[in-house]
Amino acid sequence: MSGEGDLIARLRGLATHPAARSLLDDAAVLPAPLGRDLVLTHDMLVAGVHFLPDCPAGDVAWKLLAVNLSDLAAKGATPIGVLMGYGLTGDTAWDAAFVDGLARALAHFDVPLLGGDTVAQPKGDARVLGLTAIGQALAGGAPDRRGAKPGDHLWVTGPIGDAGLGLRIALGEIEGPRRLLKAYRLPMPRLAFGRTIAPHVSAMADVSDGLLIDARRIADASGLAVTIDLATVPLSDEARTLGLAPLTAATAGDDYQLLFASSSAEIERIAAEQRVPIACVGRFDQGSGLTIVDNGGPVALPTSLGWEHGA
Ligand SMILES: Nc1ncnc2c1ncn2[C@@H]1O[C@H](COP(=O)(O)OP(=O)(O)OP(=O)(O)O)[C@@H](O)[C@H]1O
Ligand SMILES: Cc1ncc(C[n+]2csc(CCOP(=O)(O)O)c2C)c(N)n1
Ligand SMILES: [Mg+2]
Ligand SMILES: [Mg+2]
Ligand SMILES: [Mg+2]
Repeated sequence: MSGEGDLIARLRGLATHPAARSLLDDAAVLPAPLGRDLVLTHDMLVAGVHFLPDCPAGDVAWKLLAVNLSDLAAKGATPIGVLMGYGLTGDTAWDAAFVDGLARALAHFDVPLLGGDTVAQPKGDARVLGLTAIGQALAGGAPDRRGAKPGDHLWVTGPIGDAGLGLRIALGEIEGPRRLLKAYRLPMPRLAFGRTIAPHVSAMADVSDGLLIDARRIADASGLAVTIDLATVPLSDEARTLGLAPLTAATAGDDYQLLFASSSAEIERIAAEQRVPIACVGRFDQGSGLTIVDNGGPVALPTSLGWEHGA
């Protein structure tokens, strides 16, 4: 395998959905879901920014799909197809391993590859990948980041902070259990939980950049203030053993957990039924901005609330 044609030939083996037209046409053609909103999202991964250059290609493929499906999960949507943007660097073994990993990831989430684009990258450039995910919302529509109401609780699925530790393990900065490295490399989008709670939330987002920054985005979008108690941030046992500070966990990002505002009693019932760990980490009130406390006591805001590209 070397050039664009070879890569597309390999991808053709994955793109068996009729809408993909065997990757022989200019575009994919998909029947619109009857009476349901479409949910569309696009996230990119860049070597050295989102994953380390020594990350197995198959894991990068998983992450590319998973981070996009996580945005669909946050909208309570069911994936119906994806389009991929692929940068060729000339490393054909990497490309082959990526396609194998992508095949496994697509099969796992039962989502069809519908199309995409393949380009050569200039020699020496960091690898860049993109993926568009298309989903189908529930009949009641998709939750918005703008819908939180005063008095709503802020909930998050857990754990938070494992991926940040996984990155430090991948960088060789610390030693730790393989599960943490996997949390960083192989995030698991909470599709089933997102779908079930969507009718019971007033606002929802996934945690990609960090619990604090993503919570503040919900508050800003809703025109409200949010207060988060660091003592309630759900840390894994492994993270506690490694002495992870809640503030570090809440600003690390890469969690791909769901963060939502709700006043419904259904939330805890659904979480227990699906065995999804959730924690009530704060609440929304009239006003603006983010306040953090620790066991109710005041805490100064850190200079960075999470990941912001180019900041
Ligand atoms: N280059 C762009 N062109 C058009 N819209 C964009 C662009 N970049 C971001 N957006 C839009 O801005 C909004 C916020 O994007 P953002 O990437 O922060 O959300 P996200 O994908 O949930 O987070 P993350 O990228 O950290 O996973 C989304 O509506 C997104 O579609
Ligand atoms: C090698 C390496 N260094 C740092 C990080 C941390 N990081 C990068 S982008 C991002 C936010 C999510 O991305 P986006 O906002 O683009 O969706 C985070 C938390 C990483 N994952 N890998
Ligand atoms: Mg994005
Ligand atoms: Mg998101
Ligand atoms: Mg981001």
